[in-house]
Formats: sequence, C-alpha cells, structure tokens
Amino acid sequence: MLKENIPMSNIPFFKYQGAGNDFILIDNRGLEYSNLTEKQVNFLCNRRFGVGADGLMLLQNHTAYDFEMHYYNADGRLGSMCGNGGRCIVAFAKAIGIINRETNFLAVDGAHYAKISEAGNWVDLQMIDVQDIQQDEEAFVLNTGSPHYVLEVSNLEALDVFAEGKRIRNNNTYKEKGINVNFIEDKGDHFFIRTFERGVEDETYACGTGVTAVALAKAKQAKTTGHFSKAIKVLGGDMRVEYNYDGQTFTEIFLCGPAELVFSGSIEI
Ligand SMILES: N[C@H](CCC[C@H](N)C(=O)O)C(=O)O
Repeated sequence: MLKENIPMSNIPFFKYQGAGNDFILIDNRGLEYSNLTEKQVNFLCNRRFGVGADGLMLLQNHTAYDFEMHYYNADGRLGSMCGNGGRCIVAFAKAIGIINRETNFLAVDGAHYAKISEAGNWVDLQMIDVQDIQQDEEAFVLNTGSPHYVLEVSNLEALDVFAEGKRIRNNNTYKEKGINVNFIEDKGDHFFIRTFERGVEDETYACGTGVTAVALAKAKQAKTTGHFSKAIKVLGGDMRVEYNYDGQTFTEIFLCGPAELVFSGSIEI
C-alpha cells in the first residue's frame, strides 16, 4: 500500500543507531539510488511496512571531501543537519573503508570534521559555530545545523513529550517551517533531555543537534566560558558536548557519542 508503482529494485542497506536515534544508510557512490522518491524514503523508514528508522542517509562521493551526506527525515523529505546521523555516517564510512580515524565530509549545513575511535563505534563530530541564541518567552531558540527550541521543565520523566512537542512545533510561530522541540531537566550532575523531532513528527530516543542546542543554551544562560557541558542523558543513552565559548560565539563544538551498526540487509521497493 505504501509502495509506489515503479520498477522494483533491491536496495542493500545498513541500519545504524547513535544513542537510539536510528538511521538507514545506503552506499550511493554509484548513484543508483539518487532517485528515491519521498514516498519510498517514507516507506523504508516505516517501522511496520519497511526497515524502520528516524531517517535515511545516502553516502555519496565528492571531489573535495571524503564523502557527502544526504539526509532525509522519516517523512521522506530532505532534512536539515542531523548530528547523530552525521556520527553514524562517519562510522559507516569507516566500516566500508572510505576513511580511517579522521574525516572531512560535506553535509547540508557545510563541511564537518570528525574523529572516530579505533573500534569504529564512538564518533566525535564537529558542528557548525553558533552565535545567535534567541529567546521565545522562557524558551531558547537556536540553529545548530537544524532549528531547535529548548524548554526547561520539571518532572520530565512524566511529561507527555509527544503532545507538548507537537503543540509547540505546530504553533503559529513555528508551524510553517517546523522546529525540533527539546525538553530539558537539570538533574544536578547531568542534563536529561527528551526531543520531539520535526520530520519524524514524534519523540525520538536522541537528537544530536538537539543536545548540542541544549548544551549551548545552558552555557549562555549560566554566563560561563568553558569547554564542556554537563553530562547528557537521553532516552537512548549518554552523550557529550564540548565547545569553546568566549562569551559571544561557540566554536570547536563537538558532539560526542556512540554510533553502532545494528544490522544490514536488502529490501525490495
Ligand atoms: N536527529 C537529528 C536531527 C534531525 C533534524 C531533523 N529532524 C530536521 O529538523 O530536519 C540529530 O541528531 O540532530
């Protein structure tokens, strides 16, 4: 029912997850899969009819970089930058022998440097510099490659993240372009974060550009210069954000966390 009436093809894929944010990775260096339609990507990401994922990425050759990342949200549309997807595609590039322990690759928001552990399952990904952090009432709004809304709450375990996130994402200010909505609770020794993602239109287990946005917004709010955010816990695991902050601009921002192959296979579309 979700399938489109086009010539069938068998697509080899690799399923990765980074702190529970999960992705379908497709090696498109031969450009065989460039014509995937919105409906097909949505089908592949569907958890009941397809492989199941929060997003899908095509890895492609680039003349000036190790590779290029094309990211689609689960709804089938091209997304803005995906931090955990970026970390997973680096692990994938190492697994298929394109890179070794370091890389420079191109994504929708520009060039990214990343380093990867020897075992290939922990990636530190450099994110774009950030200066502009706005406020919307008590929330922070900033772009870390993707647009994010950051709201501090209490009793985050009990919050209906789907309902509240959906309401904010679709309010008059944000409904046209959408926004990713992060709820955060300061637990003393760590931040606990839950995110409603645009393009998935649901809560995900982690959002890399989202935890980056939280770390930067909280650093600005605390008016501290420095290098590390508090430890970060999300539904799918633990993450870390590092940065240089001079009181105005955040540079050398690194999003650090796990990136693991879950399984591989092929699927007919
Ligand atoms: N999960 C992603 C965010 C994807 C952004 C996407 N939801 C959009 O707004 O286009 C991350 O780890 O950063």
